[in-house]
Amino acid sequence: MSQPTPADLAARVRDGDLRFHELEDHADADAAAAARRLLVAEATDADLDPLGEYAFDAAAVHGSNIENTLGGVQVPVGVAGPVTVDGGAGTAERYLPLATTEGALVASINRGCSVVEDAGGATARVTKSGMTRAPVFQVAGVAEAEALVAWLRDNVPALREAAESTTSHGELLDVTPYVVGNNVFCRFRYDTKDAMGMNMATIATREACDVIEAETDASLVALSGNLCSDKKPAAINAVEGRGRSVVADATVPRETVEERLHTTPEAIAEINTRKNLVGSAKAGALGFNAHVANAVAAMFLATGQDEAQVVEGANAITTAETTADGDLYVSVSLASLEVGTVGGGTKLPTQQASLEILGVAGGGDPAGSNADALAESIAVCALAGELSLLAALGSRHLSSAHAELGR
Ligand SMILES: CC(C)(COP(=O)([O-])OP(=O)([O-])OC[C@H]1O[C@@H](n2cnc3c(N)ncnc32)[C@H](O)[C@@H]1OP(=O)([O-])[O-])[C@@H](O)C(=O)NCCC(=O)NCCSC(=O)C[C@@](C)(O)CC(=O)[O-]
Ligand SMILES: NC(=O)C1=CN([C@@H]2O[C@H](COP(=O)(O)OP(=O)(O)OC[C@H]3O[C@@H](n4cnc5c(N)ncnc54)[C@H](OP(=O)(O)O)[C@@H]3O)[C@@H](O)[C@H]2O)C=CC1
Repeated sequence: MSQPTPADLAARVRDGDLRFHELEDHADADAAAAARRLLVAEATDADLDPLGEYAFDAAAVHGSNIENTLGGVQVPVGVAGPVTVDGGAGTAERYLPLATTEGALVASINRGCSVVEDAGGATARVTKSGMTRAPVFQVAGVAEAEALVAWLRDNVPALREAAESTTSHGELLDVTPYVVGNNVFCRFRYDTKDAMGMNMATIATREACDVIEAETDASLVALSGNLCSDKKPAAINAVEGRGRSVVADATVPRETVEERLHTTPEAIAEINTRKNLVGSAKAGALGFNAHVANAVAAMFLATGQDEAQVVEGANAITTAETTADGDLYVSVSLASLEVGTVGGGTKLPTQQASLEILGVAGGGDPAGSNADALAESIAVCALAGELSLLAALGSRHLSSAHAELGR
């Protein structure tokens, strides 16, 4: 049987014969997307032809990455580096792929990378790892809440057995209860290996919740109770971590700071204190940094991460100080970087290509090492960005750089 054309499909939607979101059941995915573009263009007068230029397989993304596919958005990708990352997941010279439309950003991170490279590279380590999901249960009152907390303490093996029955990779690390009146939040934390793990943790926690409801008087109100805390600014992630907590640092010789960054270690340290620490404190910020979100967002987009989790990824503190030898020590600590090299958007071809640039596509050996290496690369990218922007503020080049490269 011949495939219906996009025009046929669009006509059948107009006639009420087909539903807009079920076109893939009646035609191939590219034709379905083209039919939607016709219908939306008709309704809005927008020119949707550019959305029809995409490099992924529409059938592969339908139902696992997107619904009501219209097409694709293109974001330019640049590259910074190479920069040597001495990481817990291995030492390598890495090029950093960055998807952005902010002029001067790649130039800045590239400058930071070249300065860090001149200084011998950066060190990075994942210091804590675990994806969380925190369902909220209702109990009768405080006495029952305390009983549930005690039950949880004694029954982690049963919860682990239930949760891990849903995954061959995920491991339940711990369950931390928080009581608020007659609400008990159980923060489940998993080692999700190379997956960012939010689907994995959610599916596993659902299974564990059945055990809690069967064995106690608690009643599940919501599988996510917001103490997880996913895609919202939250102090719990800054303190306890979520995904990977990762730290990167470098020591840059004074001459390099002066010659390549046109400023001094003292000026960078002072700007960091007054801007990133004092300014952020006064602003009531969670992130005590200059623009870690820039590095995180650009690498997230390039490598197929969940872009909404830039919220947690920007939860970072930058430090800068002059060493006893008069050089510059600079560090960035990202408390909650949620990344994966399998699952989600990582399987799309352009995103795969970026993961391949970094040498971390797919599952690692051992499992989890590729996601660790990705986290360490993003942390070094953020370090390079912080160093370059702090320097630009020190040399008073921020506005001229953006006037030249950013408009
Ligand atoms: C623009 C620079 C780098 C010039 O900096 P420069 O030192 O005058 O440049 P240069 O021509 O001497 O080159 C130095 C190095 O920079 C790199 N570089 C230089 N140009 C390019 C380029 N076109 N493409 C790629 N790489 C470039 C490259 O590594 C080069 O080394 P080389 O390879 O020549 O040996 C500098 O002025 C700079 O970094 N400015 C800061 C810009 C910045 O960081 N913007 C971040 C975004 S701002 C924002 O979004 C957040 C904000 C600011 O609101 C947050 C806050 O409140 O703080
Ligand atoms: N459900 C939710 O509430 C939320 C979902 N998301 C979305 O979740 C998706 C990410 O979830 P995530 O669980 O990471 O991905 P997926 O749901 O895509 O699952 C990835 C699967 O890959 C398998 N796998 C194969 N090799 C490995 C390996 N080396 N390490 C780990 N797992 C491996 C695992 O299977 P197995 O488990 O069988 O071992 C794992 O469950 C994104 O699309 C994101 O946007 C985001 C926020 C909330």
